[in-house]
Amino acid sequence: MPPAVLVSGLTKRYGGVVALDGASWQGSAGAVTAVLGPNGAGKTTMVECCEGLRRPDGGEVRVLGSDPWLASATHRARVGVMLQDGGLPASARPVRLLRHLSSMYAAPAPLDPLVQRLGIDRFADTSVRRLSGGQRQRVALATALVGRPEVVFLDEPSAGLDPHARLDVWELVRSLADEGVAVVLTTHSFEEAERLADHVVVVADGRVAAEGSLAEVTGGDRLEDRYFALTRRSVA
Ligand SMILES: Nc1ncnc2c1ncn2[C@@H]1O[C@H](COP(=O)(O)OP(=O)(O)OP(=O)(O)O)[C@@H](O)[C@H]1O
Repeated sequence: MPPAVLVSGLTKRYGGVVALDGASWQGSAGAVTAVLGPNGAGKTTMVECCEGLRRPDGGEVRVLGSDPWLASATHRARVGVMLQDGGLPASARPVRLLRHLSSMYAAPAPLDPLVQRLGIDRFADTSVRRLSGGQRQRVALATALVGRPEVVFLDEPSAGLDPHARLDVWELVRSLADEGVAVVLTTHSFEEAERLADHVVVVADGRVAAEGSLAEVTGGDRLEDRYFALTRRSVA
């Protein structure tokens, strides 16, 4: 079976800035792939290429066997996306927004359990503009999951969450993978990667500096120590 996510020799420039310089890695169904790397390493650009939001300059990206840049609406409905800034409409109320999104899918996830699991019921009628950063983050995560996707891309899903909410998100992400979903998340948290990831991708200067299971990447060291050894020279 082809991997759920395939990135091979991916390159992307913004004018004179080389954001991706031949990155290659794979993500599997039923596994959490954590992408780590310093600010500016190219993580968001890489994930946006996988989401079909950016067109690569070179190399290959396949998600569920399709080129995401050219993918059909049917393909997009199989892929969940949580963007770093949420991208939520400011005047929307969380549960109404989720109900609306849910109605666009042929086989959406049951909404009430998702809403309760992420604690969204506690601020169901507050407009997005009045939500705290962490509350907004939870709504953004729910929007990525409402269509019952086979692959989800989560850009820093637990950034800014309090410890309880972080645990809730980790449990939810783990259960998604256990149900067979391919989860790809970016993170700056070693704890998050160590607790959650079946597969770790360390990006530095637009290239993959290491990829594999946690044990393969760390070689028995702490992830933090290995990460610093892999990325030290790439930090400006
Ligand atoms: N739209 C853009 N126009 C110009 N340069 C960009 C654009 N988006 C990203 N870049 C540059 O590309 C490089 C990679 O950025 P990217 O956002 O992919 O990194 P990242 O690893 O996600 O960083 P962070 O951890 O800060 O989110 C950086 O040098 C950034 O300044």
